[in-house]
Amino acid sequence: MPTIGTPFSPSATKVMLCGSGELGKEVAIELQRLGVEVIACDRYDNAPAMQVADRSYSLSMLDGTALRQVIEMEKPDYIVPEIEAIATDTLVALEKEGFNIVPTARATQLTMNREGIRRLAAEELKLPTSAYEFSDNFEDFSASIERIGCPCVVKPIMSSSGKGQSVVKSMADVEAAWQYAQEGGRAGAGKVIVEGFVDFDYEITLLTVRHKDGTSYCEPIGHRQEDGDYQESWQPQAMTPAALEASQEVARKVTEALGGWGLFGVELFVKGDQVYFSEVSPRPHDTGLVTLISQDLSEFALHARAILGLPIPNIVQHGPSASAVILVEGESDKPSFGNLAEALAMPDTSLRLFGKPEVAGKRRMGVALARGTSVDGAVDKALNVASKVQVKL
Ligand SMILES: Nc1ncnc2c1ncn2[C@@H]1O[C@H](COP(=O)(O)OP(=O)(O)OP(=O)(O)O)[C@@H](O)[C@H]1O
Ligand SMILES: NCC(=O)N[C@@H]1O[C@H](COP(=O)([O-])[O-])[C@@H](O)[C@H]1O
Ligand SMILES: [Mg+2]
Repeated sequence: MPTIGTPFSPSATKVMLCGSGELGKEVAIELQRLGVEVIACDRYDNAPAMQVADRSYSLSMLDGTALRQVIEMEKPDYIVPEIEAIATDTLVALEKEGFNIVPTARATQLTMNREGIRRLAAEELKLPTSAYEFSDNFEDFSASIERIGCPCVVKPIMSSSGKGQSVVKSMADVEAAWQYAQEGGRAGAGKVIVEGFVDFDYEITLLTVRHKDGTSYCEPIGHRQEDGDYQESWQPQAMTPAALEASQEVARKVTEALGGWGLFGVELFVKGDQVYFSEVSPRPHDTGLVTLISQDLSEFALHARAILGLPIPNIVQHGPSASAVILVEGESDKPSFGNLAEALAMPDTSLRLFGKPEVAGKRRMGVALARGTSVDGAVDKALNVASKVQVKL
C-alpha cells in the first residue's frame, strides 16, 4: 500500500516536475494537497509551477547532464514529465537505474517524437490515422507532399501547441511550410511529418487514466484549434455511442502500449462513427483545463492519484462546461490583468492566471472557465469571461 510521508523530513514523498507550466502548476497543487513535497524544474525562473512548488531549479530539460545532476541530488520518488521536449534518453537510463518515470520512460520517449508515437499507433497497433510520411530534407519533403496530396498538414516531429505547424493547400505553399517547420521545432531544426488532412466532423481529447484498479475515461472533451493551438474546449462533446466506444477502444490500446500509471490525453478526430488517432500526451492535456470546473477530480487530481497508486473509484461530472484561453500578444515582463470583478460577475465562472513572468510574441497566460445549462451556453460564458479580462503589458 502506498504511504505518503512528511515534506522536508526523511519520510517525504518527493515528486519532481520536468516542465513547470500551467499544467504542472495544477499538478503541483494537487500533489501538495496530498502532502507530497514538490520540486519544479523548467528552463526559466519563476515558471508557473515553481511559484507553488517547494523548491525549483532552472535548467534546460533537453540538457541530459544537467537533468541527471538535479535528479541524482534530489532523488525524487517520482519524476513527472510536464512537457514533450525532454532529454528522454536520460529518463530511460534513470528508469533502468531504479527511478520511477511517470508514466514510463518509454512513453515519454515515444510521444516526444511524432515519428515514435505515429509508428507505434499506425504500424504496430494498427489504429486508423491520417496518411503520413517523414522527411528530413527539402527534396524528400516535396516528394512526400506530392504523394500525400494537398491539403496536408506539416509539423516538426518535435513540437507542440502548433509551433512550426502549417497546412499546405497547394504546391505553392511547400517552401514556406518547410521553412516554418524548421524554425518552429522545440528542439531545433530537423525532421518533419507530412500528414494527410483529415476532414473530421469534430475532434476530441479523451482523458484516459491508467491507475491501480484499471483504466477510467473522462467524458469526451471537444475543442477548437487555431494554428494548431487550442482556443476553447468543452465537455461533454456529444458523440454517437459507436464513436464513443471506438474512441475508448483506441485510447485503451494506445495507453496500454505506453504503460505505467497516470493520466493521458488521447487526441482523436471523428468523422461519423469513424475515429482516427492523432496523438497522445502521457500527461494532463491543455484542452483538459476544462476539468478544473467540470469534474470533482480534475485531470490534474486524477494524474496525482494515479501516480501515487491511489484508487479512482469514480469521476463525477458537474454538467456542461467550457474553457477559453487568455492569449496575450506583445512584449512585457510585467503584464497585469484587470477588470476581473466584471469578468467573474456571472455565476459558475472561474479563472486561472498562470503568472508566467514574460510575454514575447504570443503566449497563453490564463484560462477562463464556466459551467452552463448547455455546452454552447458554457462556451459563450467562458468566452465572455476571457474577453472581459483586460491585459496591460
Ligand atoms: N492531419 C490533420 N488533419 C486535420 N487537422 C489536423 C491534422 N493534424 C493536426 N490538425 C489540427 O491541428 C491541431 C494541432 O495538431 P497537433 O495536435 O498534431 O499539434 P500539436 O502541436 O501537438 O498541438 P498540442 O501540443 O496543442 O496538442 C489538431 O488538434 C487539429 O485541429
Ligand atoms: N500543448 C502543450 C501545453 O499546453 N503545455 C503547457 O504549456 C506550457 C508551456 O507554455 P509556454 O510555451 O507558454 O512556456 C507547458 O509547460 C505546459 O504546462
Ligand atoms: Mg495536439
